[in-house]
Amino acid sequence: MAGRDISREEALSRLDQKHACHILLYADSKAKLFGKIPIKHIVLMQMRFDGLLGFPGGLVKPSEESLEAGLSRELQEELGAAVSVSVNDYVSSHLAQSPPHLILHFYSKKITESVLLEIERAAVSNAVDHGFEVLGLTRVPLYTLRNGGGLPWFLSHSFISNSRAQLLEALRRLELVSPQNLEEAVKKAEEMRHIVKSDPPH
Ligand SMILES: O=c1[nH]cnc2c1ncn2[C@H]1C[C@H](O)[C@@H](COP(=O)(O)OP(=O)(O)O)O1
Ligand SMILES: [Mn+2]
Ligand SMILES: [Mn+2]
Ligand SMILES: [Mn+2]
Repeated sequence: MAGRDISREEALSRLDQKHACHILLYADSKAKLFGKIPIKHIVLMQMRFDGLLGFPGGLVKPSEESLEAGLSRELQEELGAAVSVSVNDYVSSHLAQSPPHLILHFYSKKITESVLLEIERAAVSNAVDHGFEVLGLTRVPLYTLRNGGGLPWFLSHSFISNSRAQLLEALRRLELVSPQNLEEAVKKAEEMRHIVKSDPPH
């Protein structure tokens, strides 16, 4: 998705434009897939009402609330849980090209595995948006299996606005996936998108 990164200061000077805040919540984990493949970290995304993957969060009104207060409000609606977000969790701001002039703020926050499990439970039982704006929380598989399953297939899905770029940048910056594994997963995902597109209709 085209557009350009802008500073938080420039973003906050553009109060006449629409702003949205989204967050990557993650935790370390000792759990193993099939009892043998360490998952290492749990990263949360969501399946949106429009069938696209994205992060929890939403539209905020910086003229009436801080970015962090707006994001916390959205998280209460979409996750059914109070997640305290501070300016220390802020990562970047992006001026989107489409839809024009939407400013996208991105956050990431490390939580414990037990808090993350609590959020997953609350999202189903508590969140007012569950089943409507948000069809479900999903974990991002960070491993790549021998047949390409895992991160490559996940990356071959469709993502809202710049959330795929936000995910890749965060996985790299937070060292949740090694640069080499990430590069290989992105390459494989491209091949897989090509395979899916060229599949004949049933
Ligand atoms: O995860 C995201 N990363 C970057 N931009 C996003 C993400 N999710 C949505 N968006 C963009 C495109 C949307 O139209 C706006 C508003 O976000 P949304 O979550 O749909 O807003 P509400 O929850 O309905 O307030 O941001
Ligand atoms: Mn919302
Ligand atoms: Mn939302
Ligand atoms: Mn909203």
